[in-house]
Amino acid sequence: MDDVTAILDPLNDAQREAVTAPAVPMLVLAGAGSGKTRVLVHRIAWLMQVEGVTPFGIMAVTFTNKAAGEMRGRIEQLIGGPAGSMWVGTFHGLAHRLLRLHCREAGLREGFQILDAEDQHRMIKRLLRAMEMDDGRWPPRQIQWFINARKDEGLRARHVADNDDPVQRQFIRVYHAYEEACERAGVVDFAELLLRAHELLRDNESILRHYQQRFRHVLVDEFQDTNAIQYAWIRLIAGKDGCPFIVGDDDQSIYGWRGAKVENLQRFQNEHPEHRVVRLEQNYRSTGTILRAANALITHNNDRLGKNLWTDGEEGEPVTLYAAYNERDEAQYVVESLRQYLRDGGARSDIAILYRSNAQSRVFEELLMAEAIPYRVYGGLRFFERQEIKDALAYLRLMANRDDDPSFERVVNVPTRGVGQRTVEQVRAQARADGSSLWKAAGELVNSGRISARAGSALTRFIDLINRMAEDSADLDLHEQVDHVIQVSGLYEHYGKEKGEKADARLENLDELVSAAQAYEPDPLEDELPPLASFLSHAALEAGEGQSDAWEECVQLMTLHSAKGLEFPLVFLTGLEDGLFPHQRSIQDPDGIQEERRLCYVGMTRAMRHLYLSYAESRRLHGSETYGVPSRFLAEIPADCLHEVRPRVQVSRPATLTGGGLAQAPVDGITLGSRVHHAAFGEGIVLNREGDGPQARVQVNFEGVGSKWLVLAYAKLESLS
Ligand SMILES: Nc1ncnc2c1ncn2[C@@H]1O[C@H](COP(=O)(O)OP(=O)(O)OP(=O)(O)O)[C@@H](O)[C@H]1O
Ligand SMILES: [Mg+2]
Repeated sequence: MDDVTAILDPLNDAQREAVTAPAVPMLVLAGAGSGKTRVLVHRIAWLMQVEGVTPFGIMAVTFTNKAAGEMRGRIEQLIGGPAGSMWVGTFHGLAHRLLRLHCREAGLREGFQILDAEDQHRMIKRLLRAMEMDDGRWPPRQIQWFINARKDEGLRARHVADNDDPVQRQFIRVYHAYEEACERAGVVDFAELLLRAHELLRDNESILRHYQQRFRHVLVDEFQDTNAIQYAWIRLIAGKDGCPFIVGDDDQSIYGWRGAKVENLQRFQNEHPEHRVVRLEQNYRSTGTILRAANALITHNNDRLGKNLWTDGEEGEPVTLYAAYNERDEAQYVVESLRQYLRDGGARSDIAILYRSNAQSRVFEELLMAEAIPYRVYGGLRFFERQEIKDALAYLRLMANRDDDPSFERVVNVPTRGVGQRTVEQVRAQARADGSSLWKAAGELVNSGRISARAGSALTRFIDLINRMAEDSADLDLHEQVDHVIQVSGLYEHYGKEKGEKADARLENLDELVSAAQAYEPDPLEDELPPLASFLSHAALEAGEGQSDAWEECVQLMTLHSAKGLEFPLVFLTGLEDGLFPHQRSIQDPDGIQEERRLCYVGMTRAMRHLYLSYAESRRLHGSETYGVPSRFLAEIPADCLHEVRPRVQVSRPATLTGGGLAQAPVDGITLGSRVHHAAFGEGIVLNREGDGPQARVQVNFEGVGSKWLVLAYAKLESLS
């Protein structure tokens, strides 16, 4: 019974109860860090080793590909062998697999490609142009949001009730046109993956029966963030007598803005009257102080299912609160503190810097780069979403499926080859007239001789290029194929012509794409797909998650949303200012504030040993400067959990200093908080300024040598801000 010991020993009583439960619908409802994900993994091992379920009969759904990878790894460790044919993945990943396996029944062509958010946006813009709708009046983003939200609710254009609202009517009209365009191009957006997989199961009795019989065990992590279509999907696969094993935490529901329905937790209980609930109350992740701070914060929300979370771990140190002068000072403080942690022997991968919105990462990145501390931006700098990568992928996609209109549009004139806007417009018109793809329309136009000779030959060159590349690379290995396309398409040369660091980075990225292709191992369950098609799907599905190699040795930067489910010994939760966090959009709306508070709770509970909170009195973001008020959430954390660190030098806000030295300051660009360079001392931040004219003195905190007073006239400071 060794196996059983290995599975049950590392669990507490409540966890054991859940892991060994008989086959009834199960809900594990518990707070952060209480071992929900651990229970799910051990439950799978239990099913296999004790109940004799084969991996073939198990489906586990998690929130990110990274989490899915980790889960598979942990299961294999526990059972001491490969998890083989088990389906472990994200909703999107699993839906995609279903559609690949049954593309005919799903009404898709074999080589269908995935449309990411940016492609989708471009496509909607093009449709608006074709429909002669002004995109100032009909913002494409809003329409995109409308379409995705309907799909998340399970509604196609024809299902959306026509109503009297003229705006809605137009949106619905675009939705119709968009569906047709996707159909024609053989592309599927993210929301469509789920919707179509749901329809596939719903409308194909035999397929549904097959999967219901196969997956007697469906397990879902982070259930509080499922949306309507995901819920329906689970319900279908689990069937009437299935016993889904669901884990979640209502306090961590943070995707309401994307259609997630925390009510699904309640609904699950109502729809499975015979269900059992297990609550886990012991937190194993965080110190007593961190937990107390997070618990206090979340009690400010209403309508909670209610949980009591405790730890018998140590109290730990207080949560540090740093009031930064501005965003640079904040970043500097964070980097200094993490350097101290590293000097004390900590590992880089222990550290996470969390923020509310992606744009905040830049300042941290700059400082980390300057200090040569390796870091990774998770979910922000999406590798597969970068311009040059998407260009290369568009060539590859077009080679795999000539009807892929978004890819055609993207690269028909990149690099420039004399296919002007007018020509593209003619191709579009032809495609509209024939109801065909752009590729076919281009061929048609060239043959018909209805375009100018110059445009005709430019188009012909493009068509020949794609055909030739497809032919020449047909027998190459995947990475050689990718390399071939990057070179022959002219992309490499094209980006090489750009100047400076950016160009270098783009070329590096293109090289990296070749490496990614070389390292790519197709999912063993999808090996019937040609390697290129499989790689392209992988690229589209992974895009949201950034690069994962060399992950281990890096400081990790990510938004609060992507930190869900993860844990780190040292966490910096930054940018705690009203308007930034809670986000401006939510401030007027009580539900919005509650969701932001849950997000803050998620952030705080990522920390195992050390938690730093920070805000900046002034912040330059998106190109404008704002003066922030400390986030209201800070006041909700008991003072005795906090250790407040004031800025190193007390400074008043520049707004109050007009008339003093600062009024003239912009002349030399040296203002409080700005970043400067000194020939001998290196870079630093201006903390103070006295006087004006030749006598003006400034106090600068240099990264290397600390704080110094300098006479401006002699110091020859160079402003870097
Ligand atoms: N019984 C236990 N004994 C020791 N450590 C445990 C136990 N249960 C869980 N842990 C550890 O506690 C930490 C949190 O566990 P886990 O990530 O499974 O929690 P969770 O409830 O899924 O958290 P979240 O809500 O953030 O997703 C992990 O490091 C895990 O290994
Ligand atoms: Mg978890």
